[in-house]
Amino acid sequence: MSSVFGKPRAGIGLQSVPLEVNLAILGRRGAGKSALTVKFLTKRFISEYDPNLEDTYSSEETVDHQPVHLRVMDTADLDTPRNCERYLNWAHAFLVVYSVDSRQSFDSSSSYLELLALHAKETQRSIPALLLGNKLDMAQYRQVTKAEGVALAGRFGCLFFEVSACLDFEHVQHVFHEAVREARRELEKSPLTRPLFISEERALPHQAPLTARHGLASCTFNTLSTVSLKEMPTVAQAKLVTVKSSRAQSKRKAPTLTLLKGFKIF
Ligand SMILES: Nc1nc2c(ncn2[C@@H]2O[C@H](COP(=O)(O)OP(=O)(O)OP(=O)(O)O)[C@@H](O)[C@H]2O)c(=O)[nH]1
Repeated sequence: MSSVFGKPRAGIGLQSVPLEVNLAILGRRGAGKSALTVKFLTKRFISEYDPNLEDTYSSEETVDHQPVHLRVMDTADLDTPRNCERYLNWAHAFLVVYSVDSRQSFDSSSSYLELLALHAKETQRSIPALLLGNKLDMAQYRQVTKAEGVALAGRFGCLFFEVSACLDFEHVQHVFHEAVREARRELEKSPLTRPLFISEERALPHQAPLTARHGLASCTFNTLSTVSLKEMPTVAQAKLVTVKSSRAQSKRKAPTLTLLKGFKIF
């Protein structure tokens, strides 16, 4: 029986086994990737952060009555895609973020979508991506119209939302859950082609640079493992952070907040 989201799936007890979904958040520096991630995980808006930190958070979610073990990689690519293999081969779905008040960030989001499209072509699998126009609360300073966002998303066949990390949590949660649904749809279609999970024991096979063949000069591919992820470089210092109570609303739940290193949350 094929699954219908929101309804139990017959036979294999998926209700009790959490689905593992990896999401990567991509976009130009300052677009609001960290703010959206932290909003989703804690319901809070952050004002300060370390832009060089690249964190992967994990959170237990329930999407359409199904338990989901969700990992969210908040990437730190500076202005253009870099060392993309770390997320291209890891994520089941992507959130590509731009800021509605920044034309540059919109142009960057287009580069990210192109990169994902190339990767999909290379690997011959469909890669779910959602395009997000963030900072909707700054709409009076818009440099990118909603119609442009819709058109770009349409060009790449992805879902599109305008959001704000400092407005309502439910909308941000809805977007992340939509990404889980997109990932789940793909996983159900082709469970054997799940992306590699990067672990300490297992290095990824070497791949020739995608960019060399497609002219995305700024994106380089490395062979890496979690160890090298930690060592990764220059712009990004990745670490795994587990958010034990992803729905903490009270400042009294300090243990959750202290796990979010690099952020000042209020
Ligand atoms: N008004 C408003 N400001 C936002 C919103 N989202 C993020 N910001 C602010 O925009 C700035 C950049 O946000 P970040 O979340 O750090 O952006 P980022 O994409 O993670 O940037 P890097 O970490 O440098 O890659 C911060 O000062 C945030 O407080 C939003 O929805 N509305």
